[in-house]
Amino acid sequence: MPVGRFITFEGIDGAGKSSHIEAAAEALRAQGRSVCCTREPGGTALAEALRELFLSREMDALTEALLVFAARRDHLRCVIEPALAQGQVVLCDRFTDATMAYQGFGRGFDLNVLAQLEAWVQAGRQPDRTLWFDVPATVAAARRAAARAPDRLEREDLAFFDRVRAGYAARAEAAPQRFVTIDATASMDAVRTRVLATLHDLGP
Ligand SMILES: Nc1ncnc2c1ncn2[C@@H]1O[C@H](COP(=O)(O)OP(=O)(O)OP(=O)(O)O)[C@@H](O)[C@H]1O
Ligand SMILES: Cc1cn([C@H]2C[C@H](O)[C@@H](COP(=O)(O)O)O2)c(=O)[nH]c1=O
Repeated sequence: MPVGRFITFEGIDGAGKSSHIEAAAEALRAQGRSVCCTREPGGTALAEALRELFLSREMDALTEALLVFAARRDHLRCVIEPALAQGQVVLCDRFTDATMAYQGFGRGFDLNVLAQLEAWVQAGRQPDRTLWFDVPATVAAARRAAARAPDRLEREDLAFFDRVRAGYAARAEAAPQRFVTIDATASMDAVRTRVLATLHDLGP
């Protein structure tokens, strides 16, 4: 049986990551892989219900962190771990790097507390590879404005998204063996080519 692989897609809102997950899944399926596409917060009925609250209700940074980790626990237990145990490739739209970037760097919440929650919830599980779609906050804001009405997080100002982006940069610098940085200011086709190239060497 193939070894399961856990691949996460990260970036500030509007960076373009969601646009490329399905193409990545198709390319992997064409290689004979079984693929599970999922997202955070979300991926289970409970976690999707928490997502709805998270994106719509006002709350402080600790409540945000507790909600995303509660959703993550259910998601790991019910979807991610079983899929990896079956040898599937799990493509996940956001994971704990988002918590560190948004709640940690964006909100200024204590990174050590987040790391403790991470240890409790994940029991050592980490992504095998993380594709970080990097764009300036101004570019992402223009893409979002052209695409949809903003949710609670997307109503934050450019300074917030600058801090979140800096958070992703810090995470990428701290774990260069796991992170692949994608220049997401490039055209859709160029980004897609780069994404597919990063998924060619996933191993057996
Ligand atoms: N490389 C690109 N060039 C121009 N427009 C793009 C590019 N990538 C994505 N877009 C457009 O930007 C918008 C946001 O893309 P997408 O929803 O994939 O971003 P996202 O990073 O998943 O955002 P979120 O995390 O908030 O859901 C969409 O309208 C999409 O068509
Ligand atoms: C996992 C996670 C997510 N967020 C934020 C990031 C986005 O603003 C939304 C999710 O919406 P998307 O359209 O699916 O990107 O939630 C967060 O703040 N912390 C997290 O851990």
